[in-house]
Amino acid sequence: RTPLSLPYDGRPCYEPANTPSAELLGLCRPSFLIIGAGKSGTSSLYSYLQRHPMVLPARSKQTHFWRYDYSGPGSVPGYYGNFPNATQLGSGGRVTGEASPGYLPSSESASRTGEHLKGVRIIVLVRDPVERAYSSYKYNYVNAILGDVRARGVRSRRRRREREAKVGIDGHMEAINAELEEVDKRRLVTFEEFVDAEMDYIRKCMQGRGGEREGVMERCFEGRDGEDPSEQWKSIPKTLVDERGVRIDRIFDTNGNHLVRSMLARGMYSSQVDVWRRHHREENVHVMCTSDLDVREMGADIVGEKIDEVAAFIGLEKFDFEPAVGAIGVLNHGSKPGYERATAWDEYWKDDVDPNLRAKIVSFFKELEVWTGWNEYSALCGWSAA
Ligand SMILES: Nc1ncnc2c1ncn2[C@@H]1O[C@H](COP(=O)(O)OS(=O)(=O)O)[C@@H](OP(=O)(O)O)[C@H]1O
Repeated sequence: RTPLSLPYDGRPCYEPANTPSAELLGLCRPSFLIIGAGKSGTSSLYSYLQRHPMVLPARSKQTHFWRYDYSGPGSVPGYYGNFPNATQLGSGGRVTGEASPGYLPSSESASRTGEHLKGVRIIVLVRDPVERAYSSYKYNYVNAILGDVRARGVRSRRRRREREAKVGIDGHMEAINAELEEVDKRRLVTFEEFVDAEMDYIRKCMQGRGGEREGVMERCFEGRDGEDPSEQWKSIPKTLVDERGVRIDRIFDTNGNHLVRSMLARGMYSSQVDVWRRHHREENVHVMCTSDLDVREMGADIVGEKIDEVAAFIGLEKFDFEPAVGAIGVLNHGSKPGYERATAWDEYWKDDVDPNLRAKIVSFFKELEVWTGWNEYSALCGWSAA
């Protein structure tokens, strides 16, 4: 284990001797950025790294500054305000960093950080793209809808108290179930419907782009250059008619719509990682498999060693992460609503994607190898082709 030297020669903070402008004095830069992929264990990795004695936490784990809030060099000092200052971090080898999973698909974030944070260590987690997409479906779509329902019912303590006083706990549960039934599950768009629609859209959007990578995600998924990502849902039926002829309106709008529209695209790692490799030196980009974080599969000792490899990449001294990994476990897992018994939600939460659907997605990833890098990453991380 040979740690790399620390970014910024071990002086992440602007001091009188190295500050390019007075307004930066006393502010500190992040030494590492966990840039994604979303739904790939970024929260867990960030928490594990925090246990290293030389790592100090940011005020907020994710800022998404370089993607959404950067508006020229004048906006950068405000960003540094998210991190410990020079008095807190000092120049004794302590580091800080953030984890914003929205950075990976953003070419602009790659170029802006390449310019302002030269030498920062970039950490990318890659997860089996089928599992990643399904996790996004559950979290950004199904859970977002349930979240709305629960916000009106279970989560509202006041309503709960009022109801319980009137009808007791059983009556309260009945009322909640009635609310859940309001969201007839036929109203939910299925994972397969979204996936089919997105595959068609990606094929169309990638057509004629050759090996072009920079900005492809922005063009296809943020509606630049006349592309319209909302096009992809046009083919999904907006309404269904049940056996009694009653119209069922399906639910499309959630606050994570842009994420639901790029469930597959965000797993097309090769094009995204290459953009980061181009704006940061190759040796400053570290790719790690989500499966190497999985304490349930690998055990805390092995995962601890994998985290220590990341620590060495950041430039930190050896540390035993095993106890931290064991204690923290797996973050952001599931968010199961807990009402499966009363309703049929579990149908939407089963942990495995149907094998036929998986095969269809994998073959799509192979077809678009130049953007997905399926062969390279499946070999690296051991993802099954079946
Ligand atoms: N240590 C470890 N090992 C393996 N898998 C893990 C780990 N930690 C989190 N996870 C799974 O990653 C999913 C959450 O990822 P993120 O924390 O990146 O989500 S987010 O983008 O910040 O919302 C979420 O996936 P799903 O459960 O499939 O939804 C987590 O279960």
